[in-house]
Amino acid sequence: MRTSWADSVSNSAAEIAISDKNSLRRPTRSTYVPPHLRSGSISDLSGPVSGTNGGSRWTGSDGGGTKPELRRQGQGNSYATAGRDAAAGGGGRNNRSGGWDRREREVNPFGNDDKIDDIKQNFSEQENSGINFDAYEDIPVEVSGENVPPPVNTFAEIDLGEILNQNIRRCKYVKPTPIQRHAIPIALAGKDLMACAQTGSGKTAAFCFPIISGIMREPYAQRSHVGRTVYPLGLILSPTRELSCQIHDEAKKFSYQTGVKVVVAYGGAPINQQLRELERGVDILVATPGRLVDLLERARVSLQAVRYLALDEADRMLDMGFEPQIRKIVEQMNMPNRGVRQTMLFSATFPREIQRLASDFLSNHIFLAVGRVGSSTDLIVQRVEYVLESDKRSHLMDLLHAQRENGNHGKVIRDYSVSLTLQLALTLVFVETKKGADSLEHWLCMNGFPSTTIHGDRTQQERELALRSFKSGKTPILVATDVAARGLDIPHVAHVVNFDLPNDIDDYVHRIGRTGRAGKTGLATAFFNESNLSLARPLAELMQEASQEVPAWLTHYASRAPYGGNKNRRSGGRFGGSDFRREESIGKNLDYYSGGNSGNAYGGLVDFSGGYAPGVTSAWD
Ligand SMILES: Nc1ncnc2c1ncn2[C@@H]1O[C@H](COP(=O)(O)OP(=O)(O)OP(=O)(O)O)[C@@H](O)[C@H]1O
Repeated sequence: MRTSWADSVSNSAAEIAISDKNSLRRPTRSTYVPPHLRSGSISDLSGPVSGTNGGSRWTGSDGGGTKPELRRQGQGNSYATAGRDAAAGGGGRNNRSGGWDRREREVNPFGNDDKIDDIKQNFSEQENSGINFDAYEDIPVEVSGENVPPPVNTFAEIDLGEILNQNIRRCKYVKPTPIQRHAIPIALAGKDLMACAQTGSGKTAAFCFPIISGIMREPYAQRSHVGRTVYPLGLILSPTRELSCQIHDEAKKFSYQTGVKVVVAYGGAPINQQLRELERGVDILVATPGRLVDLLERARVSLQAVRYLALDEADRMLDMGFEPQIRKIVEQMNMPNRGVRQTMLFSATFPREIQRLASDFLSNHIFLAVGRVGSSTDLIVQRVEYVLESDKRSHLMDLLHAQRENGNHGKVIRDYSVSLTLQLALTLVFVETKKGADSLEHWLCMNGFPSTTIHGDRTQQERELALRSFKSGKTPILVATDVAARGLDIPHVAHVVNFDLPNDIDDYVHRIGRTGRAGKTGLATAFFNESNLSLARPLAELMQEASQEVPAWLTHYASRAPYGGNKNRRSGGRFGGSDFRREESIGKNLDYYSGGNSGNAYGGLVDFSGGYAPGVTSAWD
């Protein structure tokens, strides 16, 4: 098992934290002037995405603790001066003409963790605090597309601006994760991006940072309101309500004191409350597709000003269930065309067919695959046990009793090193049906294991309550359908049990990815029987790729089984980690993506990890 970089980060964060409560004070007020306070016309809402291509628009952003002089290129007017003017109530639309008042008190999303001494420390100082990122040095990376910007090694190298850098430090992110190292420079260069990276590897920040930073640089004054319609500049779509809420919470932390306003809209919650929130202003709207369509049809949101579109869990968003809604949102609702807006698609899995479909929404995009895509991380110990349908409950009970007898469940996971984690080890149990979830939860509770459940038949209030109760450890077992399979970042999930295995190996990848996140370790147990035969082969291959022990009986089933588990994978089971354009060009004997680009060292198929030269097949081919 690899040393966990995230555990190291947690430790180092604890080390650098200054315990003296007296040292807590609010950081100095931002000197950033939000888009609507800057001079400039809103007339050109249909113009190309700007402010992202070419060189930095920030000066003095050194990643250190000093206040940068935030001066927009080509303008004599410094942001700092304008900010003071705005704060003094002079000029700007926030108190005059229909904009919103950004001076309203912003709740500190970091709460008591907002220790100024941590924040002041710059990234390079933090890097000296013994964090070991070696485990990620040899991670395979595949990039294809034209003029790919090189990756960075530190946040200080990225030109995000000092306020955003401060928030990154507040999040205790010491160093960018591999997907962040590669994706952020690409996104900051204004490129469309299809990015694949393993579960729990920091994709949320990888698309949030460039969007927030881009909006902070927007040269246009934003048309905040026309009547009751709002015009977000950034739109982030995700498949589930809970995930949208989570992205919203994260984005609020990243955008704290930047003046960039993030609002969430999702179904199942009272729309009036969300409308009121929208009326107070929105730069970035995080939404589920259904609720967004509702808002668009009510003309309460217009997508006309959208500069940045991100789809999280993009393969899910573009599969048969969601695709018509996404197509409607992107193609029929006044959103600027591809090439005009910047589009970023992120997921841990990206089947080839979905990649092909996704290219309808992208313009000359860069394909980025970090890690063994569509694969699980080897930080998750995977076990598969043969369990007859009729024995599943008693088998689960045995597992839970064994965990309990271990004293603290943390022992299940070998290198858990954060003391809190040792007290709190949560178990997430996936089942196939909503009824099955309720019934199993009831049975577990009856047998002395406090549990709760999350699925589509529960009200949103019940779902949120269940999640809170699980996170807090009050009910340390959550029985869930696939509604909890994607994206949710729940700390201390030590064990994922696939009580019922899914039909699709990608769903398995996402489910087990609820543990072993951000470099931490985790355990995943699957109950397999004759009803899962179609999954035998992809499961065996996945486990093998992740250096897991594959039981002999599973290998036997795999050798007999037809290739199943994912309609979109190519045979051989190499998990969709390659750019489909490249595969197709190779199929046609074209060398389109290897070295055909002019004048850029990073064009074509690029390997930043030292493994493959341009044009040479990658680890996934
Ligand atoms: N640079 C970083 N340093 C330390 N922790 C980080 C960093 N970036 C992100 N994290 C943390 O890693 C965890 C996982 O991040 P995130 O939820 O974005 O993963 P993901 O790749 O989107 O996962 P999934 O595929 O399951 O959606 C989060 O708790 C996040 O705060």
